Amino acid sequence: MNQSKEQRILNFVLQNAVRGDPCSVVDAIDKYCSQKEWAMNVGDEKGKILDKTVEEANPSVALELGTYCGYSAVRISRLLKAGARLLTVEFNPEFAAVAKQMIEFAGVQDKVKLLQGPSEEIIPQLKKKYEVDTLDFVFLDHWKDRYTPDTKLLQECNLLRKGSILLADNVIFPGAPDFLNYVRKSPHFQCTNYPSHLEYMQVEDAMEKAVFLG
Ligand SMILES: Cn1cnc(CNC(=O)c2cc(-c3ccc(F)cc3)cc(O)c2O)c1
Ligand SMILES: [Mg+2]
Repeated sequence: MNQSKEQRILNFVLQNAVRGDPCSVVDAIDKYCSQKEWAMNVGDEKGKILDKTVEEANPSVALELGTYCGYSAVRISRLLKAGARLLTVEFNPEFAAVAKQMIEFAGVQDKVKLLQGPSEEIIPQLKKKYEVDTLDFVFLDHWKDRYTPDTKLLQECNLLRKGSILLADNVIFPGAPDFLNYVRKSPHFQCTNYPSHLEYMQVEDAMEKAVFLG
């Protein structure tokens, strides 16, 4: 049974990165996906915007929607303070299996909890089943048509507090027009756009930061 692209990415990391070194894992994925096979990791250019936003948020509890191979889970968790944690949600079981190994190889498994399932099912469980009070930071990088319903769900479940920071990938390409509309029109969010490029390509993309105002 031949390997998936995601398994090839993982194998490249296992062969070329340093176990327990998150930066070497991030660099190896970027090297493979820019030189060998494109993949939908947030990448290094948008990854630097992600880094800055995580540092600004300095979260105790962070949520990621859309784990994929674990690139941004490793990227985010390497910046977390002692005792802080990242919950990351992936719908696709094959992707989740690769991400689990990626996270363990990077040595960040104690900071990251990988939840496999649909975001609309997992979000309402965060308080009771995963002992979340409120979320300090949320990275949206899953199905683009889920950004808006899941943002509304986070609000309905009282998972956001004054100052919670949402950061959304791909608001230009593939695009999340309804999400941009929703957060920019809402009196509950203060929005900032960060122009960038699609990972490993020269195609225009952007990230949107939306700070919850309460
Ligand atoms: C299958 N699946 C599991 N999770 C997801 C959610 N992510 C995306 O859909 C996604 C897609 C693209 C992209 C795809 C095709 C193309 F031509 C250009 C860009 C880029 C991204 O950064 C993404 O996050 C999709
Ligand atoms: Mg993306």
